[in-house]
Amino acid sequence: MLHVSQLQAGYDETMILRNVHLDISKGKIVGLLGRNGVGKTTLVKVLMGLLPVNGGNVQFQGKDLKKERPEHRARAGISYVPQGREIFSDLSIRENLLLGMEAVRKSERSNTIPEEIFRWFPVLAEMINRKGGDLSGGQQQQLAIARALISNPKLLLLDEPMEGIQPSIVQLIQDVLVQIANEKEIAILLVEHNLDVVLSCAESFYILDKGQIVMSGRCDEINEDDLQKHLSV
Ligand SMILES: Nc1ncnc2c1ncn2[C@@H]1O[C@H](COP(=O)(O)OP(=O)(O)OP(=O)(O)O)[C@@H](O)[C@H]1O
Repeated sequence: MLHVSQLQAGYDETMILRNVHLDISKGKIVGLLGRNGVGKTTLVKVLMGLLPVNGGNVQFQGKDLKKERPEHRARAGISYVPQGREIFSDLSIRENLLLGMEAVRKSERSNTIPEEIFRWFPVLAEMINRKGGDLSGGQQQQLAIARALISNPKLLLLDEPMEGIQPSIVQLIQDVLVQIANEKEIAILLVEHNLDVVLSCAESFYILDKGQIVMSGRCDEINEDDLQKHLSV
């Protein structure tokens, strides 16, 4: 579904990503691991079209994405939850969720929030008229993910969704991710610091170090000693 090869990208003169390759198939969860500052967010921003590609290929469902603007990528089915959530504190949960419809073509937009959103995140139904700013961090993250799912994406990019969230909510979000990947066949790129989170919900992983993929494989075949070499600080 998503195929990245020999990708080069960065900020102005500073090249951050070098020769990055990555593949994600329909309905699979892929973990992207790496220490602070190795380029994980940069990679996700390049995939969403928020940063340009300086070299290499990015293909989504067989189509070259390199020159597509972020809104075109969103319409093509790529949805993004940035690090730090970016929900609107002064808007209600319903209004926050409906903003997710912006990614949908005008003619196909609806004012109804799909029932499945509340099945995955029941707390949002209970608090539907409350303001985003009234929610806890874990509830805000559920809102951010739910908003990204409103447009019925094919690929969901999640940048550190578990950051600063209490363990019971981490577990809940992990379970929902597995459920939506299976049920809706949504592919998920899960950027994570935490190896345990990736091991418990992803099928495969990539490790980024200094802008390069230094290790990848299936989570059930992982050699934790090798892995720690690239993850320990
Ligand atoms: N807007 C920017 N302009 C210039 N350099 C940047 C910019 N944003 C990030 N960088 C640099 O790019 C490199 C990769 O940063 P990036 O945020 O992609 O890493 P990361 O792996 O996501 O880190 P973290 O886990 O801390 O979020 C870092 O050296 C960072 O300082």
